[in-house]
Amino acid sequence: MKLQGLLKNVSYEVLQGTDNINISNIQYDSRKVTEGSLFVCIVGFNVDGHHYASSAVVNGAKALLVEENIEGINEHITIVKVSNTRKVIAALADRYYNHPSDKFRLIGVTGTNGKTSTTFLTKSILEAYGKKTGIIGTIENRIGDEILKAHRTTPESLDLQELFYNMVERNVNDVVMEVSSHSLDLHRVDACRFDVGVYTNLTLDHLDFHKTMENYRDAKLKLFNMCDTGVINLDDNYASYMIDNSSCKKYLTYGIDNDEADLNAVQLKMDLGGASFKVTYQGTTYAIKLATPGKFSVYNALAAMGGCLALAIPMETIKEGLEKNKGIRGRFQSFASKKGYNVIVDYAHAPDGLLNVLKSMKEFVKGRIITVFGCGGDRDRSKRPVMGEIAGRHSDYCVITSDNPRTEDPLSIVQEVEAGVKGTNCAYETVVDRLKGIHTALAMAKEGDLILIAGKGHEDYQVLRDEIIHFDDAEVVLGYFETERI
Ligand SMILES: CC(=O)N[C@H]1[C@@H](OP(=O)(O)OP(=O)(O)OC[C@H]2O[C@@H](n3ccc(=O)[nH]c3=O)[C@H](O)[C@@H]2O)O[C@H](CO)[C@@H](O)[C@@H]1O[C@H](C)C(=O)N[C@@H](C)C(=O)N[C@H](CCC(=O)O)C(=O)O
Ligand SMILES: Nc1ncnc2c1ncn2[C@@H]1O[C@H](COP(=O)(O)OP(=O)(O)OP(=O)(O)O)[C@@H](O)[C@H]1O
Ligand SMILES: N[C@H](CCC[C@H](N)C(=O)O)C(=O)O
Ligand SMILES: [Mg+2]
Repeated sequence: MKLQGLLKNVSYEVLQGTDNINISNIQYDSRKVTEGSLFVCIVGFNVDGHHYASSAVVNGAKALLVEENIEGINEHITIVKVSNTRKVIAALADRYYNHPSDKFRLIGVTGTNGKTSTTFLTKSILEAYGKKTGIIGTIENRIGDEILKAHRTTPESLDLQELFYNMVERNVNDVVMEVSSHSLDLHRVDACRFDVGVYTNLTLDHLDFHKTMENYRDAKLKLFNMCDTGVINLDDNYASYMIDNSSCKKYLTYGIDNDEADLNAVQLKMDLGGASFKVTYQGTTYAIKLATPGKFSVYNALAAMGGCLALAIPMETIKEGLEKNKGIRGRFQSFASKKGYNVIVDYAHAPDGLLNVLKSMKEFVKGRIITVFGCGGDRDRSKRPVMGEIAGRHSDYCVITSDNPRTEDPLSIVQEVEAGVKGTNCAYETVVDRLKGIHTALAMAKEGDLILIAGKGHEDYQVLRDEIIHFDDAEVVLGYFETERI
């Protein structure tokens, strides 16, 4: 493809060589560069991609896209300068893959919690409607039934457009994707054409990256300046901010507490096996059953419902799709011990998520709530004591353990969480090793108790300082159950 053509509508300066050349592909990682590549230099959080320009040339790059002047590159290599390479790579990738997001309907879901759950519920509905569906998010990416590994919740723009392209090639009709605040801030979704944007909620998380709640909010807002219809949770504190500052042609609102919402859920009932509620739309009332309990699950169902209504899917099909969903891996996933207690494996890794799960458990627990959890390393530290306090206030016993410590000292993270639990009346202990932590909680469980193992949900690994090991909360629980005698 001609570099000139690729750069159409982009404002740029040729620093060296000519833009009248063919490039074979686009890369942002020098290690993936092949003969004839355009290498895009990105100023990163760890390293500066401009420093890898020479090694990209050694690997075969024919052209470089930069945002800073670089010296010492062979004069036969074309160097093109733009003001923001992250923005431009998104536009180039969209053009390189021939504008794939024009060729299917695209729903983007953003919010602190509930994105993965909402996308899976949406997928169930789209499939009940007979559509071949693509899904992009934390657990995995899917093209119809084909499962692809996801490295990130929202991929880099180049990888995202390539995935879209493969979805088009395989005749996908509709795509539902999680749109993380990081991706909105780092221009990963810049070139996407969203038919629908869904907003779940905004609560404390990711301040390591965004620094303030205002920045975090404004990152989420970006989605609602990129989509035709906005589906907004009217019960959320930031709902009116999102509506007032966005440019959607239409809005559909949902809520439980706010009965002015277009979709208002009432008569919520829950037990360990799931939730049920009623919702009225255009004069008809529908009774809906969900496989996952919790008020938060009803929000996610309403969010999925709103997104699908915006695509003109009938309510009868929406109900069918929601009811076909048998639960989502690591999202309030329950396991029954033959000793008469139950274990819930859940991905709550932020204060609001943890609070919601514990409140839901309180609605039907017969015995005690025992919570095993920790916080991830190299992530927002401010949430650690807050989550500690929430766990302490809403549990009868806590085992504070490790999540993914990454490069941090596991004991220090545990102590920061402990500071929050200490301020409550809850009895607790700290067990840094997660396997031992889970075993500790299971060993003390009695009939009627509910054990919550929070933070890692579907993850089948644990990121330690020097290695990534296999670790799966659900597997640990099932393994322990096999050793139990009645
Ligand atoms: C904060 C953030 O998102 N960082 C991402 C970002 O890193 P970075 O910009 O700092 O990149 P870098 O590692 O400094 O490298 C800069 C450039 O040099 C290039 N390079 C580097 C080394 C080399 O030998 N050659 C080379 O060309 C890199 O390819 C890159 O283009 O670009 C990297 C390359 O694509 C990503 O791996 C990295 O994600 C990190 C791993 C990450 O953990 N991101 C998380 C926070 C994230 O994005 N999370 C959200 C989910 C949040 C949620 O669900 O709530 C997500 O969407 O997944
Ligand atoms: N609508 C919601 N409101 C608050 N908490 C929720 C909601 N939905 C799910 N949760 C809680 O948050 C956890 C994560 O849910 P989910 O994976 O759907 O969110 P996510 O936004 O995709 O998270 P991530 O940012 O890690 O991708 C769940 O396991 C549950 O504890
Ligand atoms: N999307 C979240 C997931 C956190 C999951 C938790 N297990 C952790 O590792 O901190 C993040 O990257 O902050
Ligand atoms: Mg997710």
